[in-house]
Amino acid sequence: MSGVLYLDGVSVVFDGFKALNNLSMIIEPGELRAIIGPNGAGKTTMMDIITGKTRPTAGTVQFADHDLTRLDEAAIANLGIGRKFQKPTVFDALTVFENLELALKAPRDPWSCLRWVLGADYQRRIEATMAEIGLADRAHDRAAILSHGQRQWLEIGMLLMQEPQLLLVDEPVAGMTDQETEHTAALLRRIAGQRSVVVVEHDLEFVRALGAKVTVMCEGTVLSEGSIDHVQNDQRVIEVYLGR
Ligand SMILES: Nc1ncnc2c1ncn2[C@@H]1O[C@H](COP(=O)(O)OP(=O)(O)OP(=O)(O)O)[C@@H](O)[C@H]1O
Repeated sequence: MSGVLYLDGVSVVFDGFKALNNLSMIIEPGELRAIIGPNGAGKTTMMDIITGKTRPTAGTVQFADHDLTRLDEAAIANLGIGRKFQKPTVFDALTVFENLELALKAPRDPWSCLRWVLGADYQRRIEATMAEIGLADRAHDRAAILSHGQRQWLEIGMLLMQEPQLLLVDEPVAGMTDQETEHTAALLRRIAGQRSVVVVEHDLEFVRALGAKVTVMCEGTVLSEGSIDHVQNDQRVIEVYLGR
């Protein structure tokens, strides 16, 4: 089970501009959380802080009692924090199975090579992941011929092979068909629970389908938090985001 992600009073200043301004947030173990907010609200910067890409100017960032502000990106990844960027980075020339196999081989700890010897276990894990992401029948197809949505799911699968405790997902449904969007919501709902999943997304239909608590960010801090119905009816949210 994953640990608590704890951000308290986090600020980031770029050349005098506060990209994050006293941001506080708690993501519970196994929680699925949606983050929405206008362009420039600081959503990407928040992800950058969690993964160690950007250092906070002030504040506390902890995951499972580890102080993330003291760790570099590799150490944070090794703690089990995975990030999916908007653009998938799957290997076109490799099959679905091979992409997942490659993700598995990327060592997370010194024991991973040793564990690799236990091949049958890994074969089962790859098969389970292919079933989870809905690509079991595409195992031997090259990634190049997958649809946009399927490539996104494959990348989520590659991250799952690394057994993350916390998964950060950036705009997963941009460019997807309605059906792919529904599939993605169901996938993220399923994979949360065993790990925490934080999803940044602008598509509010998709956010509703996630059925998760929503955090609305604006000007580097939390503007509103609660169910999708709660935030959609919050006058401040309507003014700065929804009403525009
Ligand atoms: N490295 C940087 N140097 C200077 N300013 C930056 C840097 N990174 C981000 N910013 C600024 O910080 C603010 C927050 O940006 P951020 O990308 O986190 O917002 P966002 O909520 O992810 O927006 P979007 O929805 O458009 O992706 C923006 O005004 C951006 O221009």
